[in-house]
Amino acid sequence: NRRGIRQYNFWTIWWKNFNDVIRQLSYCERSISLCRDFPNERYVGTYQSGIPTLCVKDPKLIQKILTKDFDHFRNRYPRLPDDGDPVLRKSLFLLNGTPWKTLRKVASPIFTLKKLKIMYAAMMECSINHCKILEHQVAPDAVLEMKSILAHLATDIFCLTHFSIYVNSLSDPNNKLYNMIKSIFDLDIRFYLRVGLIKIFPPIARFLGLRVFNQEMILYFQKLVDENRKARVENNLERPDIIDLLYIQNKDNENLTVEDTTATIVSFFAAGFDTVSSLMGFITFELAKNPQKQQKLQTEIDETFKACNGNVPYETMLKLKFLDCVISETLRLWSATAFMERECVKPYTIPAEVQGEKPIHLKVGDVVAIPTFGLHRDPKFYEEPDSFKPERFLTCDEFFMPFGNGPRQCIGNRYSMVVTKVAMFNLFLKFNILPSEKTAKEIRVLRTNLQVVSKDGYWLKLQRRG
Ligand code: HEM
Repeated sequence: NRRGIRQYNFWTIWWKNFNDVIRQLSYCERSISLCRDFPNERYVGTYQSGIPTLCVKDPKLIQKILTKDFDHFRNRYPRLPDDGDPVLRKSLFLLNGTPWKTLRKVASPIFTLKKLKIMYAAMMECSINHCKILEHQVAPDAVLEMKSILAHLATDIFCLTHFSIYVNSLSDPNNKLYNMIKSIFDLDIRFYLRVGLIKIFPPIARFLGLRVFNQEMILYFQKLVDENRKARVENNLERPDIIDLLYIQNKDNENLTVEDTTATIVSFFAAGFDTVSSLMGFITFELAKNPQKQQKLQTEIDETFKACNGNVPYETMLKLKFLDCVISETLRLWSATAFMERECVKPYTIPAEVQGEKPIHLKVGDVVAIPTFGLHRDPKFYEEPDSFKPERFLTCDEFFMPFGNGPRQCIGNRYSMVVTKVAMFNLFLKFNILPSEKTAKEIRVLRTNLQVVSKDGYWLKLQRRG
C-alpha cells in the first residue's frame, strides 16, 4: 500500500489465509482468484509466506520483464534453499548470475529442432514398445491410473535419450534407474520438514547434515553420468543422446565437471520428467471427457499413419495441427506451475500508464510473480476459459506462456513437445481412452506438490481400437 500498489484489504488477507488452511486450497486457486478479483489492475500486491510480492498481470509488462528488461530480473526467486550440495547448487533451475549464463549457453544447443531429430527414433521406439506391452499385458478395457502408466513411458524415453540406456520400466518396475527417478519426486512430509529446517535454521541443518534431495539418488546419478562419460571417451563411442550432445560433442567439455554434468542432467529430470508425464496424464483425462475431440484427433492420426505407410517422419509429426492444438489447450488449462517468479537484481521502475497508477520503484531483492495459471484461465483472454476447446489455438494469439518466456524460459520446451506428440500419437493410434467409475468428476490439484498434478490421479479406461 505504501508503494501505491493495490492489494486485498487487511481483513481479506487474514480471511483468505484462514480459508486456505481450512480448505487446503492449491496455488492454482490462488493464481485464478488474484486474476479474477482484480480484473482491471496491471499488478497487485500479495504475500508469499509473508514475503511481499508484486504479482504482475499485464501481458505487455510481463513480456517486458521477461525479455527486454531481463537484465533487471535475471534470477529466479529461490524457492529451494542452498543446502551446500555441490550438485543441487549447480542445477540450471537454481543457478543465477554468470554461472547460470555459462551453463545455459552450453546446454541450449542440445534442444534445437535439428538436434532433437537425432533422438526421434529412440522416442518412437520406446513409445511403440510401450503400446505393445499395454496391448499384450493389460486386460481389454482395463481401468488404469494413466499418469503412472505414462510415467513409465517418460522414464524409458528420458533414459534412452539422455544415456542410451534401455529401461523398459513397464515390464521391469523394480528397475533401479526407474526407482531413482521416481525418488526425485518423493515430496512427502519429510521433504518439507527438511526444506523448512534448512531455510529457517541453516546452522542446525548443516550440523545435522540435512540435504534437500535424497543423497542416494544424487550419488547414483553422479556415478551413472561419470561411468557413461568415461565409457564413451575410452571407447570412442558415439550415441544419439543428450550425454553425447552435452559432453562429447561439446567443445567446452573440459570446463564441465562431473558435478556440472550430473547437476544438468538431474535438473532436466527434475524439471522435465514429472511435467511431461503430468501433461500426458492431463491430455488423456481431457480427451476421455471430450470424446468428440478424441475422435477428431484419431482421424488426424489415422490419416497420417496411412499416408506414411506406418512410418511417420519427424517433420510430419511436428506438423500435426490438431495434435498441436490438443497439447496447447491442455498446457493452457493445466500449466505446470501456478506462478513464475523472478527476483529484481537491478532497481527498476514501472511507469504509471493508467489513471490512478503511481510509478512503482522495485528494489534489489523484491520479488515479482506472474500468475500463469490464472492468466491462462482469465475470461479477458479466453472465452469459456475453463472449457477444453483445442480449436481455439488455430487462431489464438492471447497470453500463452506454459514454458515461460525470455532467456530463462524452459530449456526443454521443444523436447517436451516432441516427446508428447510421439507418445500421444502412438497411444491414440492404438487405444480409445474413456472415463470409468473411478474417474474424478473434475481435477483437484494437489496442494503439496511444487508442480500442478491431480490429487486423485488420472483413472481411465484403456480400450483397444479395432
Ligand atoms: C510439459 C513439460 C514442461 C513444462 C510445462 C515446463 C515448464 C517450465 C517452466 C514454466 C519453467 C520456468 C520458465 C520461466 O521461469 O520463464 C521451466 C524451466 C525449466 N525447465 Fe521446463 N517444463 C517442461 C519440461 C521440461 C523438460 C523436458 C526439461 C528438460 C529436458 C525442462 C527443463 C527446464 C529447466 C532446466 C528450466 C530452468 C531453465 C533456466 O532457468 O535456465 N523442462 N520449465
